[in-house]
Amino acid sequence: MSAHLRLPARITACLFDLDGVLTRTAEVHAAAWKQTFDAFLRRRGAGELARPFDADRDYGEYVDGRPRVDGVRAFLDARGITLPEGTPEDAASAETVHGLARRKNELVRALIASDGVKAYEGSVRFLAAARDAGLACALVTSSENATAVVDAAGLAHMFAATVDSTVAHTLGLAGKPAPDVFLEAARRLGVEPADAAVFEDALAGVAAGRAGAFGLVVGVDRVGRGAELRATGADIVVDDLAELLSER
Ligand SMILES: O=P(O)(O)OC[C@H]1O[C@@H](O)[C@H](O)[C@@H](O)[C@@H]1O
Repeated sequence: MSAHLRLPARITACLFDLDGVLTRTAEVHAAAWKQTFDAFLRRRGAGELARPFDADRDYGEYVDGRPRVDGVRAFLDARGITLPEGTPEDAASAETVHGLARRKNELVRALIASDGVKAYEGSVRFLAAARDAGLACALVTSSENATAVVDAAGLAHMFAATVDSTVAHTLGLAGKPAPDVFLEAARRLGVEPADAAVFEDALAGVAAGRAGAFGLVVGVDRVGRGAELRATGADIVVDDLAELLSER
């Protein structure tokens, strides 16, 4: 029995975010951000100054979906903290934007190495059905660890194009919530944005899909953020991509 895709007829391409949409790695990122920011905040003071990073609200609002250093800046800004930028060569112990970003990345890599990566079964089925139906599929992620994550999840062969943070840096593309990375993926697939569907669990990613005028923006709600995903511009919200499949 093949699966039928419940998508508008004009959609010929699917642009997938990675962490939280295809793989169970949003929670890995959230845990690494929390460990990094909480240690940093404790070093700076007590009381309100050291209020811990909220792995649900702060993660969703400031860091989820954005390139790593953009996430550091957005969260610090929300707490009224300014740090020197530093450089990408900074040590993980440096009290700079890049130092915090490096610390967080070391934690993410350690967690991925120790725990591995699991894909969402419904997402894997949807991806396979989309490819079987002849839709072009691309991976569009703010992560620099995307190659390692899709390899570990066994999904690397599924995509006709990949636009990750490394590609974005090379091309000088703005990160999500700007639409640039999704537009580049559509260009690489040879489709118009109006003919492509964006699949995103992050508010910044949904905003990027809306800003790019894509044909469909699907919010993927893993943590009870459906109303916010809708308010940010998702056309529809699903708990799992398998909801967009019907057997025939
Ligand atoms: O630190 P990385 O692997 O380059 O990823 C950057 C960001 O990538 C996004 O996909 C995640 O939602 C964020 O949590 C993460 O911080």
